[in-house]
Amino acid sequence: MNLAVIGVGYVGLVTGACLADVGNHVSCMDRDAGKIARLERGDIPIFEPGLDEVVRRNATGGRLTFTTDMARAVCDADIIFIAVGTPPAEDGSADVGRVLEAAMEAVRYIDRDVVLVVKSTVPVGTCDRVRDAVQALLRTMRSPWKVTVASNPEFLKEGSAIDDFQRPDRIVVGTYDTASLTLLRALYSPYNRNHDRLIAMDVRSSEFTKYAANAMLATRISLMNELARLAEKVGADIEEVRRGAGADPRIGHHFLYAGVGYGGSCLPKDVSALSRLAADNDEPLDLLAGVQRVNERQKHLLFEKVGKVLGDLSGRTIAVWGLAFKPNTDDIRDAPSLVLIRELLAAGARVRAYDPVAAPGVAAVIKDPDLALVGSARDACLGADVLVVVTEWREFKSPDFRWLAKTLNQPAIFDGRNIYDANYVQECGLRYFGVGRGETVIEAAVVPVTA
Ligand SMILES: NC(=O)c1ccc[n+]([C@@H]2O[C@H](COP(=O)([O-])OP(=O)(O)OC[C@H]3O[C@@H](n4cnc5c(N)ncnc54)[C@H](O)[C@@H]3O)[C@@H](O)[C@H]2O)c1
Ligand SMILES: O=c1ccn([C@@H]2O[C@H](COP(=O)(O)OP(=O)(O)O[C@H]3O[C@H](CO)[C@@H](O)[C@H](O)[C@H]3O)[C@@H](O)[C@H]2O)c(=O)[nH]1
Repeated sequence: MNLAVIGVGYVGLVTGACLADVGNHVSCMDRDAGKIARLERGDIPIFEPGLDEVVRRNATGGRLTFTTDMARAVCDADIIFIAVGTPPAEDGSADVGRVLEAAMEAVRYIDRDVVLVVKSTVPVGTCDRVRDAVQALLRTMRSPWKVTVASNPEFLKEGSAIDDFQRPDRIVVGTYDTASLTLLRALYSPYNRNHDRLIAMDVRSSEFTKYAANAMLATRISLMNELARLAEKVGADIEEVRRGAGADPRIGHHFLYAGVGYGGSCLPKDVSALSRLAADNDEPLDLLAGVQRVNERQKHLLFEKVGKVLGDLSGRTIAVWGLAFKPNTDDIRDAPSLVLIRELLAAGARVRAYDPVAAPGVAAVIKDPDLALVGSARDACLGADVLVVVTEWREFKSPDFRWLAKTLNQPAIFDGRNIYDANYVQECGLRYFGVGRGETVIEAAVVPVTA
């Protein structure tokens, strides 16, 4: 099929590249000329494992092209995907201005009947708005063409986006008519061969499904983070609790990790947009208000813990491992690391931070002579008092603890992701502070039992 994708961010570029990879001809359009110029040179503007290979393969083959010219992008297209951003507005709602803008601009240049697919995450009712605006435009233009709007929210995760797209748990499609459902079913058939993963529904339910899924994920994390705080107070270890509770298949082990709060471009903004939608409909979601409060508080946890141990932070040097909001991405949108670093700097500390890919993003938003973004995990620890682990990149999982114990001035690790074996870390000569696993619990665990 001939496809156009409007917006080549994390979702648009992955969608375009993967759909080209199964044989479609895809024209990707973005209004950011710099991004398009880089893509035309074969330079991928974001870090997403495996993406460069899929983009290059298909760009070289001529099935994947990039342009800033909407007319070029949509000519010949049977399906147009809208994958532009829907950032939070001041009142917490999702700003769908770009979606409407992109849809209207695309429709001006169509040269056949098309299905216009909204892939961006949008509040319930947005596709109706797009449909009405587009129909009005077509009438004004006296266009001979028919445009059918459909909803097809995306569920990929950054860091595993290619795999998520190519092996989806589900493909949610909301349509107003059966013809566009048939077309989308055909488009997604390469991913749907043995198990029918396509879940067809009405448009409003499809829009809602995306928010419901992210709200449930966020709730799970906030509940674990709240339980972690209590565990620490009452002398339990949240890691043991997680293993025990997660063994119940109704609960499951996935997405049950206490940490430093959820970040990224989706969970925070989508929970806030859903809360806004609920308030606007006189159906406030009390539970989600708590989920958001717990998450905001959790982002300060590491700073509080470091302060409790070191006291006055002025003149101290803190090593920070991990800046991206999660491993395997360069995305720092709403990253807990930014909250920690800003608090440390405001308290007069110096920060030496390392991340395998996300440092340039942080350099662009925090410009402070007391923040050094260094080239390796070890380098971050040189001259530092303590080490704080914010993002669980693979390369941080098995450090040389004895070297750390010799190098850090006040040998202590603050493990914001509970990735280390607390007993072993302590045996190597470091104090250990995790999330929901107080130091006292760990010490108690190594006291030999006397008969
Ligand atoms: N990032 C994710 O993991 C993820 C996953 C699922 C869903 N989503 C949703 O998908 C949407 C896109 O997210 P993203 O992270 O890819 O965003 P992004 O910010 O990475 O990319 C959006 C792109 O759209 C372009 N753009 C904006 N307005 C435009 C216009 N009028 N015409 C052409 N281009 C325009 C921007 O220049 C940018 O390159 C959002 O609604 C988001 O909530 C994101
Ligand atoms: O047990 C867990 C799992 C995740 N996180 C944190 O939660 C945030 C979000 O992680 P994740 O969901 O893996 O990443 P995203 O790429 O933001 O993906 C979410 O948001 C996307 C955009 O809507 C959806 O498509 C995905 O399905 C949904 O998982 C990160 O800060 C993680 O560190 C935890 O603290 N504990």
